[in-house]
Amino acid sequence: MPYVNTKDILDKANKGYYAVPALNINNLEFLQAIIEAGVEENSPVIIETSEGAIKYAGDGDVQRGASLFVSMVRAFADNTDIPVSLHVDHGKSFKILMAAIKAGYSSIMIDASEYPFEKNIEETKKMVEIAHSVGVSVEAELGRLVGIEDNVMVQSHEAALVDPNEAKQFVEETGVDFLAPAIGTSHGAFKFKGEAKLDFNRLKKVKELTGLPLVLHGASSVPEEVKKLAEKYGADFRGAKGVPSDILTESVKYGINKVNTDTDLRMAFIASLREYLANNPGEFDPRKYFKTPKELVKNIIRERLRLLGCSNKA
Ligand SMILES: O=C(CO)COP(=O)(O)O
Ligand SMILES: O=C[C@H](O)COP(=O)(O)O
Ligand SMILES: [Zn+2]
Ligand SMILES: [Zn+2]
Repeated sequence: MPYVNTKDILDKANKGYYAVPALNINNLEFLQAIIEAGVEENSPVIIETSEGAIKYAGDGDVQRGASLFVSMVRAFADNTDIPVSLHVDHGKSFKILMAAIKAGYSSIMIDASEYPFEKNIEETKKMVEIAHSVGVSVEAELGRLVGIEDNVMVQSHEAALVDPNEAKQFVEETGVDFLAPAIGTSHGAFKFKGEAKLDFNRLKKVKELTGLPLVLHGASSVPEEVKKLAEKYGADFRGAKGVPSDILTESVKYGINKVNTDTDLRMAFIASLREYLANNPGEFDPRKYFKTPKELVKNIIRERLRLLGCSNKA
C-alpha cells in the first residue's frame, strides 16, 4: 500500500483496540529500519519528524527539509504493501506547519499546549481549518507533559495533567482528529524518579468523553538491555527510566492508539554504534558502521509493533 492519511491508520486502530507506534526520524537509516520492521511484521507505520528534524534536513530551510522527508517517505511507501504515513511532531511554528502541509505531509500535530486553554483552542482550530481543507489530519495536545517525580508536589503535578471535561469541549470546538492527553509521561530518557505510574482514570474519562484516537507522548520504554549495552561501551545513562511494557499495554486497553517513540530508537542506535566502533577501530565506512545500529533499531521497533497489537494489521 502506498502513502496514506494518518487518520486512516488511527481510525482503524481505534475501532480495533490496538495502537500503532509513531516513530521519529532525522535521517535515512532510521527510516529504513522502520519500513523494514513494518514489512516484516505486516504492520502499518507512522513516521514523524519534529520541527528540529525538518530544520536539520533542510539545513535551516524548512520548506526544503519538509519536501525532502515527503520524497523519502513516499519513495519507500510506494514500494511496500504496508500503510505508511508521515506526521509533523509537536508543530509550534506556523511557518513549519505550512511548509509541511505544502510539501505533502499526511498529518500534523499543532502543539499549543503551553498556552492557556482558550488560546490552545483558538490556535488548534485555526490549523484544523487549514489542514482539513487540503485533506491533512490533525493532532493536538492538552495538559503538559511532566513525568511523575517523587519530589513534585501532587498539586502541581495534577495541575499539569489533562482535564477530561476540557478535553470534551476542546474536541468539539476544534474538530481535531486525534488528541494527546497529558497523563503523566515526559519526553526523553529520564521519565520517572520513583515508580512508573500513569493516570489511567483520566485516560479512561477522556476516551469516554471524546471517542477519538488518543496519543501517548513520551512513551519510550528505555529497555534495560539497550541501556546495559550502551553503558558497557562508555555511555552514561545513569537514572534513565522509561514506561514499562505492561503499562504501555494497559494504556492501549484504555484507549491509546498512537504511541510516540523516539528515545528508544536513539538509544538503541548509539548503543550498537558504540559497540561496533569499539570492536572495529579501523573502520570508517558509514555503510558498515551503521549496519548493526540499524538492525538493533529495527528489532526494537518489531518488539513494539508486536506489543502494541499492530502486527498483521497492515
Ligand atoms: O513523544 C515523543 C515524540 O513526540 C517521544 O517520546 P520519547 O522521548 O519517550 O521517545
Ligand atoms: O518530542 C520530541 C521528539 O523526541 C523529538 O525531539 P527533537 O526536538 O530533539 O527532534
Ligand atoms: Zn507538547
Ligand atoms: Zn512528544
